[in-house]
Amino acid sequence: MCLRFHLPHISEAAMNALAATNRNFRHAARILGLDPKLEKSLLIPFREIKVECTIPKDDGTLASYVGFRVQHDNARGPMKGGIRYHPEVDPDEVNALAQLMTWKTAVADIPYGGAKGGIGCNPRDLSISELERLTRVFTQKIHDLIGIHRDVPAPDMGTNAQTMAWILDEYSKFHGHSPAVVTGKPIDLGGSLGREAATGLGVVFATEALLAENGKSISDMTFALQGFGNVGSWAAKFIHERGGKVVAVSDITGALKNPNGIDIPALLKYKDDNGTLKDFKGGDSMDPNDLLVCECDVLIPCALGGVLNKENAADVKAKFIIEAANHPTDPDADEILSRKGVLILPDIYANSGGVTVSYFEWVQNIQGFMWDEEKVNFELSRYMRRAFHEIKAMCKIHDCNLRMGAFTLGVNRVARATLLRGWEA
Ligand SMILES: NC(=O)C1=CN([C@@H]2O[C@H](COP(=O)(O)OP(=O)(O)OC[C@H]3O[C@@H](n4cnc5c(N)ncnc54)[C@H](O)[C@@H]3O)[C@@H](O)[C@H]2O)C=CC1
Ligand SMILES: O=C(O)CCC(=O)C(=O)O
Repeated sequence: MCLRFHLPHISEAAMNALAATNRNFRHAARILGLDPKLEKSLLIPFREIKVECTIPKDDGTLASYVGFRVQHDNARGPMKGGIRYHPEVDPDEVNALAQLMTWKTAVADIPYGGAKGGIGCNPRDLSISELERLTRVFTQKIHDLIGIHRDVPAPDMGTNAQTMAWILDEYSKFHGHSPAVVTGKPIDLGGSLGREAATGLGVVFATEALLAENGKSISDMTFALQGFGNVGSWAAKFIHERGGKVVAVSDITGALKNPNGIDIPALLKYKDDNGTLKDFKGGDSMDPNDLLVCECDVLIPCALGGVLNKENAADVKAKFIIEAANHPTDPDADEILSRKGVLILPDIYANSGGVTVSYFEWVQNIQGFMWDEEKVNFELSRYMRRAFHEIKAMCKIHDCNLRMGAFTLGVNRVARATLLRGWEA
């Protein structure tokens, strides 16, 4: 079996994550009846940082990259959010992702605001030492603007625990040893047990809550996952362990399907050994564009934003969509899918397990005390269940769908904190 090399098509409109995020926020603000001045102030980011990062490459030539950190809001606490390394990182997208973090931390009810960062680069084309130099230069440019009680980065697409270790080390040269300045770092440097798996595990807790409410369980369902990195691979593992049948998966190199269920432990081992799904023998290759519209009960996008759009939404077969990726569904797709009766669990809730365990990591660092993994996972399941019921309560009060239930829950909490703090100079 050989995997094909087509990438899923993403329309230009679908790419504009900022317009879509602003639209969802405004809709929630209207439902809540927010004062238009407060609405405007919540929309404008607290601070947008754009820095040039030039590094010597291994061959001695120079390469320049643009790095971003958008700090959206800090009414409820230090700003929090990942750093993404991806060729398509752009200011609008980082802005949208930072705003989503503000609503996400509020939905999870953890004492943070929202931020997001990124560098426009392809990490697959950089050696480990080039990645290290790039991360250190970026940290040198932003070290004065992040901090334990100011803005706390974490991993996102294209970054990992090692990236956080370099940020921690570079930051500590300026400010002294500061493990709590980043989360998602290696355990040996004060990382939390369970953080690496947390987003995928949170996705599965969220899926269980939604399915239970609809009289179903993971073991009754078939699943398709787009993306098999941190989030997708852990989500697939936990789904498989609960008896769910994963019938299609993809990564940047291609997609495979097996209607009898893919052997997930074998695929995880294959990916560990080879770094990719390419040439795995336990299924048939499929066009990656078809993954999103394949026969399955539950579709879990775990890669890029904007992948569900007006070009493919009508063809989606899944009855449930769990947004493990950030902003995978654009507003056109939202409307089409909702008309089809597809239930969508929105990103600001579905993938909040990662930032929730980041919060536990930060708390452990500040307390200088380490929790065991059982406690981390127990607390994570408690936070995920609580948020699900609070979202459902908002859906009932405002007669709205799950996305607006989550947005109204998050926006209302941030608005209340902002009003309580006041504006007087
Ligand atoms: N890592 C975390 O804790 C969190 C991540 N997320 C979101 O989850 C998504 C995935 O993040 P990670 O798993 O951390 O990233 P990652 O870098 O570990 O993995 C990304 C995966 O997506 C695949 N991919 C990239 N482009 C693709 C394409 N065009 N088609 C199919 N697959 C493609 C890659 O091959 C890889 O398997 C992102 O949207 C991220 O913002 C959300 C919350 C927390
Ligand atoms: O763990 C964190 O602080 C942030 C994770 C993140 O970037 C996200 O939830 O999108």
